[in-house]
Formats: sequence, structure tokens, C-alpha cells
Amino acid sequence: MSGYLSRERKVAIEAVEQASKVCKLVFKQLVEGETLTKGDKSPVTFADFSAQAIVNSILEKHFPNDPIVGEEDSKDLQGESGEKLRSKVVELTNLVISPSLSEDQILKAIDRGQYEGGKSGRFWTLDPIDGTKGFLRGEQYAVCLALIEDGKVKLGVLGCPNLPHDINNEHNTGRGSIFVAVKGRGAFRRPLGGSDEDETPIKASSITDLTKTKFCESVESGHTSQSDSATIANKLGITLPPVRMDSQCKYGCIANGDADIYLRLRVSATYVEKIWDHAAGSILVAEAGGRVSDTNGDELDFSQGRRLEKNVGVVAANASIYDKVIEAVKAQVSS
Ligand SMILES: Nc1ncnc2c1ncn2[C@@H]1O[C@H](COP(=O)(O)O)[C@@H](OP(=O)(O)O)[C@H]1O
Ligand SMILES: [Mg+2]
Ligand SMILES: [Mg+2]
Ligand SMILES: [Mg+2]
Repeated sequence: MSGYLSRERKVAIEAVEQASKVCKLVFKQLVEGETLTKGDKSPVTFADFSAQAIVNSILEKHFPNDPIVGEEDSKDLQGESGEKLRSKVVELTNLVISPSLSEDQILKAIDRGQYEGGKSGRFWTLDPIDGTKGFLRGEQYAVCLALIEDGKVKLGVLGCPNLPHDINNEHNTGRGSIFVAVKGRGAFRRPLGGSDEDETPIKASSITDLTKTKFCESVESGHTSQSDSATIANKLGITLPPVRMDSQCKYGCIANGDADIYLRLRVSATYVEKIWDHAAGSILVAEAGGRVSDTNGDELDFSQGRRLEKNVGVVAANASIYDKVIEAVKAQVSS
């Protein structure tokens, strides 16, 4: 494929593919060792750090001048206290990446993610595992990578290793998708491990009857106000129960037409959303013909640094119902 951001698109897909591999490997070890329910959080930390090391070193190889706003840093891997974690991260990273990287190269790759972001120039933003809690539960998580230029998202790639190909028939279907969107070029889905020929265009739903819409939200009641969303759903006449799902897979479902509304309603007055939690997902929904804003109806502003300082919460919906949804959301959050 040639054209606008075609190299970036290809490299980003490759990076997300490789990072998804490490996540699946770690999860397999978790299950096989039966440490999933009794384990502390360290196994997921291996996956987070390794995935960030992999994506950042692939980006560095192809785009050495591009800075990266990544969720993780190497602090916990440093010194004597970080020794165990560090050696595990080095081992895992080198299972996926070749030629092998030294310990020092891996730590440096992770710390390429410390960029502050901002208004001008171009940078990447990475969430190596979005939905850590979902990952630990064996449910949904996503490897999320986006390219931002002068404060606007231009490319987004979401790797969703556990997402059923058909969410309405999840026990009889394959799992694992990559969602891709480039500004002005539409949104696509391909199977994880697939090729460009396997890509198909996706569209948000066009449903207008609110009583038949499906809304989704976080599994975690600490990340979104599930009581406010219930009130809003009720006011809108939505009858179906919420689809609760971790991570930016929710944006994938909206972009794909599998769900119609995504509500993320602030629970804590002090929490500010991070750019890596929304960059890839929001361009995906926009390019699939859906709409995304914060709960005041304002555009998500990715030019404010590492966090969405100007925004509160998130609302995504298909374009035909968005106006009604945002009206109900505004009324609820201002009451
Ligand atoms: N109080 C809070 N309100 C909203 N989001 C929060 C939050 N605390 C953590 N999060 C974010 O919620 C993300 C997961 O999204 P979801 O709840 O939709 O699954 C987390 O990403 P990580 O898992 O990458 O840390 C984290 O950044
Ligand atoms: Mg996240
Ligand atoms: Mg994360
Ligand atoms: Mg995290």
C-alpha cells in the first residue's frame, strides 16, 4: 500500500502484532502456572514492560526521530530491587524481538516513552496493555498505538488479542483482531496474525431507534460511573443491559457496529484521562463514521501533554444517535 502514512501504518501494525505476541505468551504462562487468581500483579507488569520495549524499539528502528508518549517507564526495573523483574522483561522481550537486545537497550527502549507530548510536531502514543485488569482476568485488553501530529490523531492501531471475531457468538468464533485507521482513509479490521489482504473496511452502526441500541462501558466501577450511565440509558429508553468490557476494545466494538454507544462518565473529580487511553480508539470510531467527544460534547484535545487536561470523560456513538446521547449525558453530568 502506498500513500499518506503508509509506512507508519505498516510499521505500527507490525509493532502491535509483536507486542500482542508477548502479551499472549505471558498470559499462557500465567494460566499454565495457575497463578492467575492467586498471583500478585508482577506477571502483568512483565507483559506491560515487554510490550512497551518491543513497540518502542520497532518504532525507533524505522522512525528514529519520533518521540513517544508511553504509559510505562523503567523505574521499577532499575537497581537491585528491579533485578528479578528486569531479567524477566529482558527474557520475554527477546523471545519476540530479533536480533536480541541487551538489558540496557531494553531499558532505554522503554524510556523512549517518556516524552511529554504537546501542541506541535509529531509523536507516537502507546498503551502497551490497556485494560490491565481485563488482561489479568483473561478477558479483554488492547495494545494501543497512535500517531499524533500537531495535536491531532492521524493514525491509530488497536491490537485486541482476546476479542471474539463475532461478539454475538463468542464461543463459536475465532479471537484476535487488529483495528486500523488513518485520518481520511477509513477504518479497517484484520485478524491478528493476518495480512493486508485480510483487511476489511468497518463502519459504525446506523441504528436510530434508541430502544434497540447497545451501550458499552468499563467493567471497572472505579473507572466510570455505572450509576450515571444507568440513569442516562433509562432516560434514552435503552432497554438492553450494558455490555461491560475492559480497554479500548470498546472503541473497536463501536467502530465495527457491534455496539452503538460507549459511555465513560467521570467518577473522581481529580482523575484526568491519559492520551494513550483514547488516541487510537477515537480515530478508529471517527474514521468508521461514528462520533467521539468528552461528556461536555467537546472534542478530545490531544495537544495538552500526556493527559487530556481539557476534557472530562468520553462519549462515543454512531453519528445518527450521537446528538441525543450527548444531550442526555450533559443533562446528567451537570445535574
Ligand atoms: N479513576 C479512573 N477513571 C477513569 N479511568 C481510569 C481510572 N483509573 C484508571 N483508569 C484508566 O482506565 C484504563 C482502562 O480502561 P477501562 O476501564 O475502559 O478498561 C486504564 O488503563 P491501563 O489498563 O492501561 O492502566 C487506566 O488508565
Ligand atoms: Mg490504558
Ligand atoms: Mg496500560
Ligand atoms: Mg496502567
